[in-house]
Amino acid sequence: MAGLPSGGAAATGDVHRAPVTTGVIYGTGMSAGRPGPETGLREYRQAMTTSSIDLKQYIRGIPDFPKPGILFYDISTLMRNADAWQIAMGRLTAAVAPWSVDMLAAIESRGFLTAAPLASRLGCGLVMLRKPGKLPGQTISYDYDLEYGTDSLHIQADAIVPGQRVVVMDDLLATGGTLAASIALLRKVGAEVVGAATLIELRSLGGRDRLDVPVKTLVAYDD
Ligand SMILES: O=P(O)(O)OC[C@H]1O[C@H](OP(=O)(O)OP(=O)(O)O)[C@H](O)[C@@H]1O
Ligand SMILES: Nc1ncnc2[nH]cnc12
Repeated sequence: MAGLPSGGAAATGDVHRAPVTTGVIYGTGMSAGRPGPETGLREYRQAMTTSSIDLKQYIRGIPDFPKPGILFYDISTLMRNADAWQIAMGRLTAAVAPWSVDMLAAIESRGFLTAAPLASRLGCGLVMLRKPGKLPGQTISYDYDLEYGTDSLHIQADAIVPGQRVVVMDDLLATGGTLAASIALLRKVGAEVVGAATLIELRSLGGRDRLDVPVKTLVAYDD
């Protein structure tokens, strides 16, 4: 399928979507109701992606997880709300679409959640960047330093056709170490990395300064 404009989605995927019962968005900025006889699906999608709602209200901050002193930004609460998640994916699609992407690269594990719906909306391919021992067949790896110790990301050796335009995706940009390693790995297999995109950015950690590609994020926290 050809690339869809911002927020577009394959009709079959939406038509069979389970009805939303949480309804948090209604009365908080959404102007359209459920798709039905009086609101067409196209208008509904349009309203969802142009909505001015603040996605922060759906992201939960959990103190001291996974260790003391860390404020964990939990996207589970955003994903649980079908409308809020739809809006988030619509906005991310609009941000990434201008890069004319051949392939999205999804970072394990929460990056899978943002990249898969986007690849479907953009009509582009999807490849996984995984922790060691997860991908079958020949893989290429890249080792990188963590605060304590090292980690490694792998990609299937034949995942990228050299020169393909690739955008790397995750849920959150913190120090930028994971995205920097992902970009290095993608270049190792011949990708032209044209950008990186995440839902959340923790600005105070300066992660985007470590990256030598354009970065788009939807929601930023300064603390
Ligand atoms: O910018 P950085 O400092 O590198 O941090 C961001 C990374 O940390 C989190 O992943 P985590 O390692 O918690 O794995 P998960 O996605 O499997 O939960 C997050 O999903 C990013 O991948
Ligand atoms: N504060 C944070 N919340 C959620 N995921 C993270 N990954 C790295 N830092 C994080």
